[in-house]
Amino acid sequence: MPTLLAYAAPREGAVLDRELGDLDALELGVGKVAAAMKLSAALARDRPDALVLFGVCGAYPARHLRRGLRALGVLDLCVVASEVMADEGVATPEGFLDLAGLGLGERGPIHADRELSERIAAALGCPQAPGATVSTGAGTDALSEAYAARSGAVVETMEGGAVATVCRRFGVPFAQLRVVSNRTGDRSEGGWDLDGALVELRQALARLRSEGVI
Ligand SMILES: O=C(O)c1cccc(C(=O)CC[C@H]2O[C@@H](n3cnc4c(=O)[nH]cnc43)[C@H](O)[C@@H]2O)c1
Repeated sequence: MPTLLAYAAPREGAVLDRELGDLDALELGVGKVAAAMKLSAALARDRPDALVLFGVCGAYPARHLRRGLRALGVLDLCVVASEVMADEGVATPEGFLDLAGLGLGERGPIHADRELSERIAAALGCPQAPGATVSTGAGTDALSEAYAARSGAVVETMEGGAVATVCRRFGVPFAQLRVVSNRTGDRSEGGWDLDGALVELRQALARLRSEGVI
């Protein structure tokens, strides 16, 4: 089976219109549980050569990033090179304890397939960036600052780490293409442009298709 495309929300999948030809994709649902369940069931049936997750994401603003990282702006494209589970753990008065630190599970980073990620980034001329996966999106400055600091991520999604984990378990090479739809932090400052991000996403997929990457 060739490369399988996947997305979380129906609006992301809607970019695959007729002009993109016979590209087919799997709708996973929003969030880690929905995405992991749907993808596990699909990979138990069919084993694609690779899986490319595409969609929109939030970008941590520059003021929240770890030193040395470059912030992305709204409508920027990126390939997410690795994922950290940024809010799985326990909040304590002394700070956040992640699952790995508690000896209860994995935090990441979970790395995407390097070769596939490089091919996508080269075809689109876009950067690769570290990602954080969360169940509660960072819609306040306090949460955005905390997630960015503890994860070292540049972008935030609600499915990436779950999809990367499932692909690793099934031995399926995984890459993730995202377009920034908003900055994280206080929502009035987020510059949300979901429609514009979906236009960029469609153009990127068309380019990957025309260059034979997907
Ligand atoms: O919040 C809204 O008003 C809203 C309206 C329509 C659609 C959406 C989404 O689809 C956002 C969630 C979706 O996209 C990814 N995403 C986008 N921005 C972020 C973010 O800042 N933090 C985490 N995830 C984000 C996410 O993977 C979801 O699948 C929102």
